[in-house]
Amino acid sequence: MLEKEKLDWLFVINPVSGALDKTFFIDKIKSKMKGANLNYRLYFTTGHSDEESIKLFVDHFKPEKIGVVGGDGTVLDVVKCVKDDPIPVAIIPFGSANGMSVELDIEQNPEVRLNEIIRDGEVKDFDLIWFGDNIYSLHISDVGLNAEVVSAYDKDEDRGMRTYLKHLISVWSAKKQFEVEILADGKKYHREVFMLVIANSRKYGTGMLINPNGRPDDGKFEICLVKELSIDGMIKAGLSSINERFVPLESLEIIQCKEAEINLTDKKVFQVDGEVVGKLDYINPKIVPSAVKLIL
Ligand SMILES: Nc1ncnc2c1ncn2[C@@H]1O[C@H](COP(=O)(O)OP(=O)(O)OP(=O)(O)O)[C@@H](O)[C@H]1O
Repeated sequence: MLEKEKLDWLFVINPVSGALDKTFFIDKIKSKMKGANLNYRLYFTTGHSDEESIKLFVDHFKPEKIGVVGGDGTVLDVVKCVKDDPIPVAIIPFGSANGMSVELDIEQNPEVRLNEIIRDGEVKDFDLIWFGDNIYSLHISDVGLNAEVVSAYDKDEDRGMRTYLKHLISVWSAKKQFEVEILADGKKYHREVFMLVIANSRKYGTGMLINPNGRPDDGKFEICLVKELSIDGMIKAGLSSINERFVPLESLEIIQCKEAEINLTDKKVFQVDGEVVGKLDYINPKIVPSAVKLIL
C-alpha cells in the first residue's frame, strides 16, 4: 500500500517516447526537486492501462501539479485522468510528436523547461474535444492521408524520419478522395476530400499550419477539409511551418463549430493526437470547454 503524503509534483514519464534515453533528465528532476524542497513522485508508463494507474496515483496523492515527460500520447493520457477536476499539467516535450507543445510555444529544451515550471508558469484553461466513450483530443485528429501514414508507421518496427517518409510516399502515391457528410452546429455539408481534420489547435507537431484561426481555448473546434492536393499545395503546406503566409488556403475549407456529426461512405482510419483509434465511418466530436489546465 502506498503511503499517503502531500505531493507537490507527480511526474508521469514515458520511458520510450521519442526513442530518447531519459536517465540523465530523471536525475535532473530528482536533484531539482530536492534543491527546491519539493515533494514528488515519479510514475513510469508501461504502455498497458497507464490511464487507470495514473488515475489511481492522482486520486491517492492529490498532487498540486503534474509534469508530463513524453509526447502527445502521454500528455493526452494524463489530461484525460484529470479532466473532471483539472490539476495543472506541465508538458515537458520528450516525444517524437510534441504537437501541443509546438502549438503553445513551450520551451523544447527539457532542462530549461524544468526550471521554468518549478519557478512557476502561468496556468491557462484549454478545451478538449470529446468523441464519445473515452476518446478525447487536446490537439488534432484526422481521417485520410495523415491518419493512414500514422497507422502504417505504427505497424512498422522501424522508427525515425526515413521510415516516416517511406510511408508518406506510399500513402501519397495511392491517395484517393472520399465523400463526407457533415452536420456542424445544425448546418449540412456534403464534400469530397483527401483528408478531414478535426482541430482544437492550429499546427501539427511538425509545425505545419492546418487551421490558421484555431484556438484551443475558444470553446470551439474546426473541421478542416483538404479538398485538393497538388505538389504546389504540399510544398506550401510544408513551408507553413516556417512562415504562416504559406498555408495553402485555396485547397482548404474550414468549418468552425461546437458539435458535429460526420458520416463517411466507407470506414477509414481515425487518428487522435498521434494515436490510431481504429476504422470508423461515423465521428461525433463535441467541444468540452476549459476541461484542461496547462502550465505555460
Ligand atoms: N513503457 C512503455 N513501453 C512501450 N510503450 C509505451 C510505454 N509507455 C507508454 N507507451 C506507449 O507510448 C505511446 C505514447 O507515446 P507518446 O505519444 O507520448 O510519445 P511519442 O514518442 O510521440 O510516441 P509515438 O511517436 O511512438 O506515438 C502510447 O502508445 C503508449 O501506449
